[in-house]
Amino acid sequence: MHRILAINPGSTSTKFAVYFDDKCVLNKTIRHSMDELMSYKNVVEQFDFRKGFIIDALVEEGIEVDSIKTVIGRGGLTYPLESGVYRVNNQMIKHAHKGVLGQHASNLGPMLADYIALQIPNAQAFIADPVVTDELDDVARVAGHPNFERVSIFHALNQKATARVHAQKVNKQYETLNLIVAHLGGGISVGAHKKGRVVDVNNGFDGEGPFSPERAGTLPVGQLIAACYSGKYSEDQIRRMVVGEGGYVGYLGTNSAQEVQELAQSGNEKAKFIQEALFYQVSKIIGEMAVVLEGKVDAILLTGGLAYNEELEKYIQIKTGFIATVYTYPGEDELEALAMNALRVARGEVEVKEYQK
Ligand SMILES: Nc1ncnc2c1ncn2[C@@H]1O[C@H](COP(=O)(O)OP(=O)(O)O)[C@@H](O)[C@H]1O
Ligand SMILES: CCCC(=O)OP(=O)(O)O
Repeated sequence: MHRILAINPGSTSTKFAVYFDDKCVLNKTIRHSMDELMSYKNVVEQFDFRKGFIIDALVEEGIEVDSIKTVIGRGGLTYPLESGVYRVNNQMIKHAHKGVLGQHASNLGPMLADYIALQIPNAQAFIADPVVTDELDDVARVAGHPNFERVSIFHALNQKATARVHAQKVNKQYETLNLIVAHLGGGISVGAHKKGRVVDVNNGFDGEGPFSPERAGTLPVGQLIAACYSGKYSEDQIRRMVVGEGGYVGYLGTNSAQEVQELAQSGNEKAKFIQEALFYQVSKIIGEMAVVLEGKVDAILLTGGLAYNEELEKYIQIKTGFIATVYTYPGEDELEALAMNALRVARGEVEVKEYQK
């Protein structure tokens, strides 16, 4: 039997699970409040804090740690990679630690997997479909000025896992379908999946696409430049407007889409208006991705926490239903996706790639 530990550090939570082959025997989500996380200067400083929860839970639940031989983490903001499973190596750790493409909780994925695997005799550490998974068509990389280039940063793990679940549901291979997949969580990314490759997607981390519960998405660039040079804000304050204090947090003071939904339903006009603006922006980018796929779209898939909201589904159906049928896969199962990738490795069904950057 293969025993697997899967670790998913998110912007507001640490999620982890233990699988015995394909059977989940432990699944935990520890939510971290804004106040808790704000007390750390950066993501890397949260390493011990997050690691503590995992080790404590394994001990409390009576899981024999030494029996785990595969530890797999969510891959972070290292240099771009093609989709797949990667062995954690020193270079990957160095780049995740430095945050070569930015600071995000997922940078702790390879670091935590590596640390825990090193404590266990003969255990190995991996990541799969990291947030820097890059399958963009070259034309999609052009930003508009030679000093800038678009980069692929998105919820690759959940977008691809959801796309595969859908393919199975309709008895097709993922690699034969054209899909638009919208991950609607703390961050939002919408990808054009062309026969198994994400040929275009908004950077769901900083500064592209729809606003989200805690991110600003695309901002009017002239106004942003003016704010940067106004002398009113530090770099850190501007960065926080884009990630952490943008979107619902900025307009309504909460990163909970559920709370916004409840406020809107109870007649709060501002919440209703801002919620509609988010739905509108998500619908608009689905239209963009339909153009990328030249209108040949087999299905539009909505996933992530916000996809539980039936109003969102109805709205997107009205705006984009002319493109393709809209299917909803609420929530995310990134831990299962990680664990199944690890199982395929343990069974020798998948080739493990090396991070060489
Ligand atoms: N039942 C629900 N209805 C509406 N929104 C929800 C529901 N459950 C979770 N959410 C919202 O989804 C967001 C988190 O989504 P999730 O996909 O878990 O995020 P992340 O991208 O951080 O993993 C939060 O804003 C949360 O309020
Ligand atoms: C870094 C891109 C992935 C992302 O935004 O994840 P969360 O929504 O979990 O923060």
